[in-house]
Amino acid sequence: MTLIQVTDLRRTFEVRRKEEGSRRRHRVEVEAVRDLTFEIAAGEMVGYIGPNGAGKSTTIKMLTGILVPTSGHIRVAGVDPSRNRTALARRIGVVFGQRTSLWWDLPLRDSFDLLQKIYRTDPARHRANLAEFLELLDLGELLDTPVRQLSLGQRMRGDIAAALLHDPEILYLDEPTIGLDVISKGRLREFLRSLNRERDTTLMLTTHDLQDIEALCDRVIVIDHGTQVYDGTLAGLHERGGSTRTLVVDLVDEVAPILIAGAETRRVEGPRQWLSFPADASAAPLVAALASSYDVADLSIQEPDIEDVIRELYSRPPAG
Ligand SMILES: Nc1ncnc2c1ncn2[C@@H]1O[C@H](COP(=O)(O)OP(=O)(O)OP(=O)(O)O)[C@@H](O)[C@H]1O
Repeated sequence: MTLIQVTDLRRTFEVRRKEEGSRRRHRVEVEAVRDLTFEIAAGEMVGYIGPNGAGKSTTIKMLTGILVPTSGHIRVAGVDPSRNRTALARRIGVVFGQRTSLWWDLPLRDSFDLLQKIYRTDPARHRANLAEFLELLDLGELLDTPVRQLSLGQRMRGDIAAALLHDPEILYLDEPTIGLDVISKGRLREFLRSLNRERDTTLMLTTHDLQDIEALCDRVIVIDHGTQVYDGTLAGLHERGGSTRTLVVDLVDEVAPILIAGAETRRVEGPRQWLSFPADASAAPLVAALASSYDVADLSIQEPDIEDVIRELYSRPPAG
């Protein structure tokens, strides 16, 4: 069942820019989103990625009804978001990593109570959801803490619970793991996976962290300069872009550039060497081959970042 349907979506902004060599300003039209068409089915987990300024936030704002499209059509859960924002609000949850929707000076508990009143969630349903999310997100001990005293990770967990208390079918997440440590990121991803599995909640997620996508999304939509440039699996994106991961190897001694099958030595600095290998290949056989032929003191893997993957996508002719 299609839950989100976007057809020929376009949004422009008028901005005033300085003319070159003069102090005068003139109006120019920025096309933040153009000719965007996609569908998302109920229960999907979709990564919506692209470089800074690509049009991701503008799309999410139109999907949630905050912004009105310049042209094109949107249907979310059968509703036109900008015309029927209140009806839609009950069916979606939104989390912005950089902002909180909780009341800053109030204890977490009061924010949750207020949300029950705002959304008019059935009290029994609210209590059951709250008990479940407090447990799963480990928030029980923090209920009486004012939001401003929470750590970033705690606040994010609070925001996610807040976005879910009214049982939305769709959850939009904008950079949910930004600034979190590795353990908090892992826990959050596990929670989102279980939410999707247990409640069939549809997730649409914007992120600069490819590991979020790897852990959560079967499908990625890439947008750049307002248009969609890719829609498919993450593996397919890596393949199309030819992106690589990097094995950073610290050897016990300085030696000539490492030679092993399946990787290419790109850089040597004293005992440290950088080897690149295809992003969709496993690092395990490389690590085993290295350990059997070299004295390795330490190693780590660097993931490609989204900007690199997208840059690669452009530098190659489209497949098929
Ligand atoms: N209210 C606005 N007024 C004028 N221009 C805007 C407005 N909102 C967005 N834009 C412009 O539209 C384009 C897309 O911006 P948008 O915020 O949607 O990108 P984004 O992909 O979310 O970027 P980021 O990853 O940096 O958050 C940019 O050129 C931006 O400057």
